[in-house]
Amino acid sequence: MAKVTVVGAGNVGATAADVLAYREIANEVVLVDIKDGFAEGKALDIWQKSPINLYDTRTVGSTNDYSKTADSDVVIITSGLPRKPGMSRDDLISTNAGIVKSVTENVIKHSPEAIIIIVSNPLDVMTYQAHITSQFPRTKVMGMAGILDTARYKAFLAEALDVSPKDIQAVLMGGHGDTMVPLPRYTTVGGIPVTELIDNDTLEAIVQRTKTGGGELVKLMGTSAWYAPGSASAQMAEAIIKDQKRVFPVCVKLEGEYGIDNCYLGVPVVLGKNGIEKIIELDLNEDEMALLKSSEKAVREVMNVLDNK
Ligand SMILES: NC(=O)c1ccc[n+]([C@@H]2O[C@H](COP(=O)([O-])OP(=O)(O)OC[C@H]3O[C@@H](n4cnc5c(N)ncnc54)[C@H](O)[C@@H]3O)[C@@H](O)[C@H]2O)c1
Ligand SMILES: O=C(O)C[C@H](O)C(=O)O
Repeated sequence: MAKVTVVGAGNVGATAADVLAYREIANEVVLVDIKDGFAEGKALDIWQKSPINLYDTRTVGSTNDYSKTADSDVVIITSGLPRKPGMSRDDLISTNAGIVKSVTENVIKHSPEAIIIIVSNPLDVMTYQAHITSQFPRTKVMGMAGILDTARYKAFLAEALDVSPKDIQAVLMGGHGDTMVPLPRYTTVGGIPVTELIDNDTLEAIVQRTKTGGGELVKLMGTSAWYAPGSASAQMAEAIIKDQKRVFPVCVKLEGEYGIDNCYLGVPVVLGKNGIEKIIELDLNEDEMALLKSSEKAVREVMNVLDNK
């Protein structure tokens, strides 16, 4: 019996809850929101879809009553403001840090054993906030961004090469901002190195588009993305609940890995029932390491803002 709580029943949270339900990843999904009746309504709508899409996951909504979330195995935190055109993710810190702090306090009161997945932005620093507040070990507080950013990179490549996205394997590292580090050297298409199939200029353009992929959608829609982020969050919960030992890029506290200490960054990990079960250390070349260090610098600047609040 797996129970997942999703805090924030907005675009990303409701999408994650829907995927968790219709794919029967959890037996019970509790949606929580601060807006009166909002989570209850979304949960009811998802439940009423069950006879159509044929699933039996129970979905329950709650307006800020965390007693309903008790003993969740996994908690996905999506509460907070999304950015608008012209904003960076870091501009959200002053509002979202307070929201993530209070939500985390409520979550851990009722689910002291849960594994927490942060989605709210600025992602790496909100994961840091949840870690400070919960005092949970680093294996149990993580951020979702790498699966999404890698998915964007794979989708752009699949389009350029006119191949199935299913056949693209890739890894991307660093913070969830414009300094993220897609890694063409670790990108393959049906086992073939991508560099054998695509010219350098096209590949470089795809890498650049990936880095600003979130902003591209914000410009188009006036708010940020939700289908891919919601699915990516549910995929992380699935790996944990089913102890799948999936290898994903996940935001985690580094404690010396890659020569980086006490910083939250996306790196490849093994995800299973204990949360982050292993951090995989790639043998990065000099250029890749320089990119990772510049991403670290960008994330640290925002971590410092939080430390000085
Ligand atoms: N990590 C990622 O890759 C990624 C991807 C997409 C969005 N995001 C971030 O996720 C967050 C949510 O995005 P969205 O599009 O779903 O926004 P949204 O506005 O649609 O939903 C956010 C919800 O949070 C709720 N909320 C606010 N304060 C709350 C509180 N204290 N307790 C409970 N609920 C509260 C709001 O009422 C709202 O329903 C944003 O910060 C966004 O930047 C991150
Ligand atoms: O871009 C955003 O603000 C939301 C999210 O981080 C994304 O990458 O879609």
